[in-house]
Amino acid sequence: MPLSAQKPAKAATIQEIRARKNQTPIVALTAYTTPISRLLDPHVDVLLVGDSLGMVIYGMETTLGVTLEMMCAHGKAVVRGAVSSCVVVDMPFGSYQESQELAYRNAARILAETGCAAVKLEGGQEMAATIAFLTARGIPVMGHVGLLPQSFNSQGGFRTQGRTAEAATRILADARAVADAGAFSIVVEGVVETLAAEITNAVVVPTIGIGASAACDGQILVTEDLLGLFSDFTPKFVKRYAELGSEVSVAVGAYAKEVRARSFPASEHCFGAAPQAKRTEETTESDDVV
Ligand SMILES: Nc1nc(=O)c2c([nH]1)NC[C@@H]1CN(c3ccc(C(=O)N[C@@H](CCC(=O)O)C(=O)O)cc3)CN21
Ligand SMILES: CC(C)C(=O)C(=O)O
Ligand SMILES: [Mg+2]
Repeated sequence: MPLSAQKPAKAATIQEIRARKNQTPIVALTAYTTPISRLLDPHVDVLLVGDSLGMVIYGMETTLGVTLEMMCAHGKAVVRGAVSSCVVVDMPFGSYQESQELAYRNAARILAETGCAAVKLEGGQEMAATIAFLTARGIPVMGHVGLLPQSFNSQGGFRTQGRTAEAATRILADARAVADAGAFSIVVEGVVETLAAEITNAVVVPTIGIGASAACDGQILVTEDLLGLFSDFTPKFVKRYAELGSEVSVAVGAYAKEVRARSFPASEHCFGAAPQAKRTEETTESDDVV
Protein backbone atom coordinates (compact mmCIF):
# COMPACT_ATOMS: atom_id res chain seq x y z
CA MET A 1 0.00 0.00 0.00
CA PRO A 2 1.44 3.42 -0.90
CA LEU A 3 2.19 5.66 2.05
CA SER A 4 -0.35 8.24 0.90
CA ALA A 5 -3.13 5.70 1.25
CA GLN A 6 -2.39 5.17 4.91
CA LYS A 7 -3.89 7.13 7.76
CA PRO A 8 -1.71 10.01 8.94
CA ALA A 9 0.65 8.81 11.66
CA LYS A 10 -0.71 9.53 15.13
CA ALA A 11 2.62 9.26 16.93
CA ALA A 12 3.28 12.99 16.66
CA THR A 13 -0.12 13.87 18.07
CA ILE A 14 0.95 13.21 21.64
CA GLN A 15 3.67 15.84 21.22
CA GLU A 16 1.14 18.21 19.67
CA ILE A 17 -1.24 17.82 22.60
CA ARG A 18 1.62 18.27 25.06
CA ALA A 19 2.65 21.48 23.22
CA ARG A 20 -0.81 23.00 23.62
CA LYS A 21 -0.02 24.22 27.14
CA ASN A 22 -1.10 27.88 27.38
CA GLN A 23 -2.12 27.81 23.69
CA THR A 24 -5.60 27.46 22.16
CA PRO A 25 -7.81 25.18 24.28
CA ILE A 26 -7.68 21.43 23.66
CA VAL A 27 -11.05 20.08 22.53
CA ALA A 28 -11.76 16.58 23.77
CA LEU A 29 -14.82 14.31 23.81
CA THR A 30 -15.56 10.69 24.61
CA ALA A 31 -16.34 8.16 21.87
CA TYR A 32 -17.15 4.45 22.13
CA THR A 33 -18.10 3.48 18.57
CA THR A 34 -16.88 3.91 14.98
CA PRO A 35 -19.80 6.05 13.69
CA ILE A 36 -19.52 8.51 16.58
CA SER A 37 -15.73 8.54 16.21
CA ARG A 38 -16.14 9.49 12.51
CA LEU A 39 -18.60 12.25 13.35
CA LEU A 40 -16.47 13.78 16.12
CA ASP A 41 -12.99 13.34 14.61
CA PRO A 42 -12.98 16.47 12.40
CA HIS A 43 -13.96 18.66 15.36
CA VAL A 44 -11.79 17.47 18.22
CA ASP A 45 -8.14 17.13 19.18
CA VAL A 46 -8.60 14.15 21.50
CA LEU A 47 -11.08 11.26 21.43
CA LEU A 48 -11.22 9.49 24.78
CA VAL A 49 -12.58 5.98 24.92
CA GLY A 50 -13.74 6.50 28.49
CA ASP A 51 -14.63 3.77 30.96
CA SER A 52 -17.78 5.87 31.40
CA LEU A 53 -18.98 3.55 28.61
CA GLY A 54 -19.92 1.11 31.38
CA MET A 55 -22.55 3.56 32.57
CA VAL A 56 -23.46 5.23 29.28
CA ILE A 57 -23.79 2.21 26.99
CA TYR A 58 -23.86 -0.82 29.32
CA GLY A 59 -26.23 0.58 31.94
CA MET A 60 -23.94 0.00 34.93
CA GLU A 61 -24.26 2.24 37.99
CA THR A 62 -20.53 2.90 38.29
CA THR A 63 -17.44 2.31 36.13
CA LEU A 64 -16.15 -0.45 38.44
CA GLY A 65 -17.48 -3.34 36.34
CA VAL A 66 -15.79 -2.29 33.12
CA THR A 67 -13.27 -4.84 31.79
CA LEU A 68 -10.10 -4.68 29.70
CA GLU A 69 -11.92 -6.66 26.99
CA MET A 70 -14.64 -4.00 26.77
CA MET A 71 -12.06 -1.20 26.56
CA CYS A 72 -10.12 -3.02 23.83
CA ALA A 73 -13.23 -3.75 21.76
CA HIS A 74 -14.48 -0.16 21.90
CA GLY A 75 -10.97 1.28 21.56
CA LYS A 76 -10.53 -0.63 18.31
CA ALA A 77 -13.86 0.67 17.01
CA VAL A 78 -12.97 4.29 17.82
CA VAL A 79 -9.49 4.08 16.26
CA ARG A 80 -11.14 2.82 13.03
CA GLY A 81 -13.20 5.99 12.82
CA ALA A 82 -10.45 8.46 13.79
CA VAL A 83 -8.27 10.14 11.17
CA SER A 84 -6.73 13.25 12.71
CA SER A 85 -7.55 13.11 16.41
CA CYS A 86 -5.47 11.54 19.13
CA VAL A 87 -7.26 8.47 20.55
CA VAL A 88 -6.74 7.80 24.27
CA VAL A 89 -8.19 4.71 25.98
CA ASP A 90 -9.06 4.57 29.70
CA MET A 91 -7.48 1.75 31.70
CA PRO A 92 -10.37 0.10 33.56
CA PHE A 93 -10.64 -0.47 37.32
CA GLY A 94 -8.34 -3.25 38.51
CA SER A 95 -6.12 -3.28 35.42
CA TYR A 96 -3.29 -1.05 36.71
CA GLN A 97 -3.49 -0.45 40.49
CA GLU A 98 -1.94 -3.73 41.64
CA SER A 99 1.58 -3.36 40.26
CA GLN A 100 3.63 -1.47 37.69
CA GLU A 101 4.22 -4.71 35.79
CA LEU A 102 0.52 -5.54 35.54
CA ALA A 103 -0.19 -1.95 34.50
CA TYR A 104 2.45 -2.21 31.77
CA ARG A 105 1.15 -5.54 30.48
CA ASN A 106 -2.43 -4.26 30.29
CA ALA A 107 -1.51 -0.86 28.83
CA ALA A 108 0.64 -2.57 26.19
CA ARG A 109 -2.28 -4.84 25.34
CA ILE A 110 -4.57 -1.82 24.93
CA LEU A 111 -2.06 -0.09 22.62
CA ALA A 112 -1.35 -3.25 20.61
CA GLU A 113 -4.96 -4.37 20.22
CA THR A 114 -6.57 -1.00 19.53
CA GLY A 115 -3.87 1.07 17.83
CA CYS A 116 -4.63 3.99 20.15
CA ALA A 117 -1.99 6.65 20.90
CA ALA A 118 -2.08 6.61 24.71
CA VAL A 119 -3.81 5.30 27.81
CA LYS A 120 -5.37 7.23 30.68
CA LEU A 121 -5.39 6.11 34.29
CA GLU A 122 -6.86 7.60 37.46
CA GLY A 123 -4.83 8.64 40.47
CA GLY A 124 -2.30 11.08 41.90
CA GLN A 125 0.81 10.56 44.02
CA GLU A 126 -0.01 6.87 44.54
CA MET A 127 0.07 6.26 40.76
CA ALA A 128 3.12 8.42 39.94
CA ALA A 129 5.61 5.52 39.99
CA THR A 130 3.36 3.53 37.64
CA ILE A 131 3.03 6.48 35.24
CA ALA A 132 6.85 6.84 35.25
CA PHE A 133 7.22 3.08 34.61
CA LEU A 134 4.89 3.19 31.59
CA THR A 135 6.16 6.43 30.05
CA ALA A 136 9.81 5.35 30.39
CA ARG A 137 8.92 2.23 28.39
CA GLY A 138 7.11 3.80 25.47
CA ILE A 139 3.53 4.10 26.66
CA PRO A 140 2.20 7.67 26.69
CA VAL A 141 -0.03 8.29 29.70
CA MET A 142 -2.76 10.85 30.32
CA GLY A 143 -3.29 11.45 34.04
CA HIS A 144 -6.59 11.99 35.85
CA VAL A 145 -6.88 13.74 39.25
CA GLY A 146 -9.63 15.20 41.42
CA LEU A 147 -12.94 13.31 41.23
CA LEU A 148 -11.94 9.74 40.43
CA PRO A 149 -14.97 7.69 39.32
CA GLN A 150 -13.08 4.41 39.95
CA SER A 151 -12.72 5.54 43.59
CA PHE A 152 -16.52 5.80 43.89
CA ASN A 153 -16.47 3.71 47.08
CA SER A 154 -13.65 5.58 48.81
CA GLN A 155 -14.62 9.11 47.65
CA GLY A 156 -18.21 8.63 48.85
CA GLY A 157 -19.84 8.70 45.42
CA PHE A 158 -19.35 11.12 42.53
CA ARG A 159 -18.53 14.17 44.67
CA THR A 160 -16.74 17.39 43.90
CA GLN A 161 -13.21 17.20 45.33
CA GLY A 162 -10.82 19.67 46.94
CA ARG A 163 -13.34 21.69 48.94
CA THR A 164 -11.17 21.80 52.09
CA ALA A 165 -7.71 23.40 52.17
CA GLU A 166 -6.11 20.05 53.00
CA ALA A 167 -7.89 18.27 50.15
CA ALA A 168 -6.97 21.04 47.70
CA THR A 169 -3.31 20.85 48.75
CA ARG A 170 -3.33 17.08 48.25
CA ILE A 171 -4.91 17.29 44.78
CA LEU A 172 -2.42 19.96 43.73
CA ALA A 173 0.38 17.64 44.88
CA ASP A 174 -1.32 14.79 42.95
CA ALA A 175 -1.27 16.81 39.72
CA ARG A 176 2.38 17.81 40.25
CA ALA A 177 3.36 14.17 40.87
CA VAL A 178 1.51 12.96 37.77
CA ALA A 179 3.13 15.65 35.59
CA ASP A 180 6.59 14.98 37.06
CA ALA A 181 6.11 11.27 36.37
CA GLY A 182 5.83 12.04 32.66
CA ALA A 183 2.10 12.25 31.86
CA PHE A 184 1.62 14.24 28.62
CA SER A 185 -1.59 15.87 29.89
CA ILE A 186 -3.92 15.57 32.89
CA VAL A 187 -7.69 15.33 33.16
CA VAL A 188 -8.82 17.42 36.13
CA GLU A 189 -12.30 16.32 37.17
CA GLY A 190 -14.82 17.76 39.61
CA VAL A 191 -12.81 20.42 41.42
CA VAL A 192 -13.54 24.05 42.31
CA GLU A 193 -12.32 26.73 39.92
CA THR A 194 -9.58 28.14 42.19
CA LEU A 195 -7.99 24.69 42.49
CA ALA A 196 -8.26 24.02 38.74
CA ALA A 197 -6.48 27.34 38.10
CA GLU A 198 -3.77 26.53 40.67
CA ILE A 199 -3.16 23.12 39.13
CA THR A 200 -3.09 24.53 35.59
CA ASN A 201 -0.52 27.15 36.67
CA ALA A 202 1.55 24.61 38.57
CA VAL A 203 2.08 21.91 35.92
CA VAL A 204 3.95 22.16 32.61
CA VAL A 205 1.55 19.83 30.77
CA PRO A 206 -1.95 20.79 29.63
CA THR A 207 -4.89 20.23 31.97
CA ILE A 208 -8.14 19.01 30.45
CA GLY A 209 -11.09 19.88 32.64
CA ILE A 210 -14.46 18.24 33.25
CA GLY A 211 -16.44 20.02 35.91
CA ALA A 212 -13.26 21.99 36.57
CA SER A 213 -14.00 25.44 35.08
CA ALA A 214 -12.58 27.29 32.07
CA ALA A 215 -9.24 27.75 33.86
CA CYS A 216 -7.98 24.49 32.30
CA ASP A 217 -5.98 24.17 29.04
CA GLY A 218 -8.81 22.16 27.48
CA GLN A 219 -12.22 20.63 28.10
CA ILE A 220 -13.74 17.19 27.89
CA LEU A 221 -17.35 16.00 28.24
CA VAL A 222 -19.11 12.70 27.78
CA THR A 223 -20.54 13.00 24.24
CA GLU A 224 -23.88 11.42 25.13
CA ASP A 225 -24.30 14.05 27.87
CA LEU A 226 -23.88 17.01 25.53
CA LEU A 227 -26.07 15.39 22.86
CA GLY A 228 -28.93 14.67 25.27
CA LEU A 229 -28.57 10.90 24.82
CA PHE A 230 -27.93 10.10 28.48
CA SER A 231 -30.31 11.18 31.22
CA ASP A 232 -29.67 8.89 34.23
CA PHE A 233 -28.11 11.98 35.80
CA THR A 234 -27.01 15.39 34.56
CA PRO A 235 -24.12 16.83 36.56
CA LYS A 236 -24.03 20.60 36.90
CA PHE A 237 -20.98 20.79 34.58
CA VAL A 238 -22.84 19.29 31.60
CA LYS A 239 -24.23 21.62 28.94
CA ARG A 240 -26.72 20.00 26.59
CA TYR A 241 -25.98 21.21 23.05
CA ALA A 242 -28.71 19.01 21.53
CA GLU A 243 -31.68 16.91 22.61
CA LEU A 244 -31.10 13.83 20.47
CA GLY A 245 -32.87 11.62 23.00
CA SER A 246 -36.10 13.49 22.26
CA GLU A 247 -35.43 13.28 18.52
CA VAL A 248 -34.89 9.52 18.73
CA SER A 249 -38.13 9.16 20.66
CA VAL A 250 -40.10 11.18 18.07
CA ALA A 251 -38.60 9.25 15.14
CA VAL A 252 -39.15 5.82 16.70
CA GLY A 253 -42.69 6.77 17.71
CA ALA A 254 -43.48 7.72 14.10
CA TYR A 255 -42.03 4.41 12.83
CA ALA A 256 -44.09 2.39 15.33
CA LYS A 257 -47.27 4.24 14.36
CA GLU A 258 -46.69 3.63 10.63
CA VAL A 259 -45.90 -0.05 11.06
CA ARG A 260 -49.12 -0.51 13.05
CA ALA A 261 -51.07 1.40 10.36
CA ARG A 262 -49.34 -0.61 7.56
CA SER A 263 -48.29 2.72 5.97
CA PHE A 264 -44.65 1.64 6.31
CA PRO A 265 -43.14 0.12 4.25
CA ALA A 266 -44.58 1.99 1.25
CA SER A 267 -44.11 0.80 -2.35
CA GLU A 268 -40.80 2.74 -2.72
CA HIS A 269 -39.30 0.67 0.11
CA CYS A 270 -40.30 -2.65 -1.47
CA PHE A 271 -38.47 -4.92 -3.87
CA GLY A 272 -40.88 -5.22 -6.81
CA ALA A 273 -41.80 -8.67 -8.10
CA ALA A 274 -40.01 -9.46 -11.37
CA PRO A 275 -42.41 -8.81 -14.32
CA GLN A 276 -44.13 -12.04 -15.50
CA ALA A 277 -42.86 -11.64 -19.12
CA LYS A 278 -39.21 -11.76 -18.00
CA ARG A 279 -39.62 -15.00 -16.10
CA THR A 280 -37.83 -17.81 -17.82
CA GLU A 281 -37.59 -21.52 -17.26
CA GLU A 282 -34.18 -21.20 -15.55
CA THR A 283 -35.23 -18.47 -13.13
CA THR A 284 -35.27 -19.84 -9.60
CA GLU A 285 -36.52 -18.47 -6.32
CA SER A 286 -33.00 -17.78 -5.13
CA ASP A 287 -31.80 -15.67 -8.08
CA ASP A 288 -35.05 -13.75 -8.50
CA VAL A 289 -34.26 -10.30 -9.95
CA VAL A 290 -35.00 -7.46 -7.56
N1 LIG B 1 -22.63 10.14 31.38
C1 LIG B 1 -21.58 10.32 32.19
N2 LIG B 1 -21.05 11.55 32.29
C2 LIG B 1 -19.98 11.78 33.11
O1 LIG B 1 -19.52 12.92 33.17
C3 LIG B 1 -19.44 10.68 33.82
C4 LIG B 1 -20.01 9.40 33.63
N3 LIG B 1 -21.09 9.26 32.84
N4 LIG B 1 -19.53 8.31 34.27
C5 LIG B 1 -18.28 8.40 34.98
C6 LIG B 1 -18.15 9.70 35.63
C7 LIG B 1 -19.16 9.93 36.74
N5 LIG B 1 -19.27 11.36 36.71
C8 LIG B 1 -20.12 12.13 37.51
C9 LIG B 1 -21.38 11.69 37.83
C10 LIG B 1 -22.22 12.44 38.61
C11 LIG B 1 -21.81 13.67 39.10
C12 LIG B 1 -22.72 14.49 39.94
O2 LIG B 1 -23.87 14.17 40.06
N6 LIG B 1 -22.22 15.58 40.51
C13 LIG B 1 -23.02 16.53 41.27
C14 LIG B 1 -22.22 17.09 42.42
C15 LIG B 1 -22.10 16.14 43.56
C16 LIG B 1 -21.40 16.75 44.78
O3 LIG B 1 -20.38 17.39 44.64
O4 LIG B 1 -21.91 16.57 45.89
C17 LIG B 1 -23.45 17.69 40.39
O5 LIG B 1 -24.48 18.30 40.70
O6 LIG B 1 -22.75 18.01 39.43
C18 LIG B 1 -20.53 14.12 38.78
C19 LIG B 1 -19.70 13.34 37.98
C20 LIG B 1 -18.48 11.92 35.65
N7 LIG B 1 -18.37 10.82 34.71
C1 LIG C 1 -15.11 11.82 31.60
C2 LIG C 1 -13.79 11.31 31.23
C3 LIG C 1 -12.68 12.16 31.72
C4 LIG C 1 -13.60 9.86 31.59
O1 LIG C 1 -12.69 9.47 32.29
C5 LIG C 1 -14.54 8.89 31.04
O2 LIG C 1 -15.36 9.23 30.16
O3 LIG C 1 -14.48 7.73 31.46
MG1 LIG D 1 -12.88 7.41 32.84
